[in-house]
Amino acid sequence: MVQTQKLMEKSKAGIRPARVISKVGIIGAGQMGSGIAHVVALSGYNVAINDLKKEAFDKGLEAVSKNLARQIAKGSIQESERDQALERISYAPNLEAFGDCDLVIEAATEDEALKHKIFAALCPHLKPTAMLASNTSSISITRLAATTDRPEDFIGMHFMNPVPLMELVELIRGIATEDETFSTAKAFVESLGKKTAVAEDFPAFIVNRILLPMINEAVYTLYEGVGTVEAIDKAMRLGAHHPMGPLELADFIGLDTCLSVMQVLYEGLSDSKYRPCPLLVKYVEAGWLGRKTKRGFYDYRGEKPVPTR
Ligand SMILES: CC(=O)CC(=O)SCCNC(=O)CCNC(=O)[C@H](O)C(C)(C)COP(=O)(O)OP(=O)(O)OC[C@H]1O[C@@H](n2cnc3c(N)ncnc32)[C@H](O)[C@@H]1OP(=O)(O)O
Ligand SMILES: NC(=O)C1=CN([C@@H]2O[C@H](COP(=O)(O)OP(=O)(O)OC[C@H]3O[C@@H](n4cnc5c(N)ncnc54)[C@H](OP(=O)(O)O)[C@@H]3O)[C@@H](O)[C@H]2O)C=CC1
Repeated sequence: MVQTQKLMEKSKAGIRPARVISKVGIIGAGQMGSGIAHVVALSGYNVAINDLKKEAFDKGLEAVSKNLARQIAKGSIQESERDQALERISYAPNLEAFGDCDLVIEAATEDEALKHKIFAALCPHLKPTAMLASNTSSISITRLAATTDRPEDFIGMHFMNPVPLMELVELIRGIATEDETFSTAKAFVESLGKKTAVAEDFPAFIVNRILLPMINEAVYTLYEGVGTVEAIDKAMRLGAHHPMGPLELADFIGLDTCLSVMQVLYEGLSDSKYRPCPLLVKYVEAGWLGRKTKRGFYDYRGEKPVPTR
């Protein structure tokens, strides 16, 4: 806390040190954490990833390796770039390992209490100049920042799935986020070859304020018997030119994440139009979370995905 005190004095005196990002920490090695590690390592940064279990890190690294191979096959990167990127990714066995990080990006499960716990445990190990970011899909950046010892250095850095392919990163300032934090975050994201859109800190920001109610409506369409899983996805793929049908996309995102975002919208905006569809709740309660558990609206355990109802 003393170190942070010094930083606060510097900041008050208006001599906020400009920050250089060279070592990045990521918390959560799931589909987003590993996807973020992929693009950050490929862009030349050293990356340390922490997860609850080393197996999760190993699984994430395997996914990164597979997706780098896809990019080699497409000719978008060289083998040497793949090798260098993989060398830059290391496992952080605990949060102490983030002591030399210039930026730590939290990409753990979409659960506010969990994220608060993570930041409370993380901050004492960080250097005074370290920045914090959350990849949250929907949760208040202001509230997450307030649980840390550095709300001025905290920002929402919302990558899109799959991270190596999606160009956009939403940047969301909490009420306390300082200009220098925002400009450093924007420069960092652009150094990854991404484009930014700035959202105000309101529930689910821009992308998920629009996308998740559409996905929830697709689940209602299924729940009320308006169409089958296949008809709903086919209708939106061929009728609205979506690259994936909404139910296939929900399985891709993760039904737990979809439900969490709808709950944030419902509670945050107090409007019944955001109530999560009971069928979505049921799938999550069954542990059918989509691709990551091999079963959601589709069953992924066979050759081809098969609708589960
Ligand atoms: C929930 C939140 O908080 C916010 C969000 O992220 S919302 C979700 C936003 N994401 C979307 O809407 C995704 C919509 N879907 C898509 O864009 C596409 O279906 C997709 C890019 C995911 C897959 O594309 P596709 O053509 O259907 O499948 P596929 O052929 O497997 O992949 C297309 C190309 O991308 C590559 N690719 C796919 N996934 C990849 C990955 N994760 N990493 C690297 N390359 C990948 C493939 O190698 C393939 O390359 P070629 O065609 O050149 O060989
Ligand atoms: N899925 C998507 O399309 C998108 C998701 N996001 C956001 O990104 C974040 C991560 O989502 P996603 O990658 O899909 O989720 P996943 O479930 O794929 O990955 C979350 C990872 O975090 C791990 N984890 C849980 N608690 C801790 C902890 N205390 N310390 C370290 N790791 C922990 C989980 O481990 P375990 O499984 O063992 O609990 C899991 O490996 C969420 O906030 C989500 O809203 C943002 C954009 C898109």
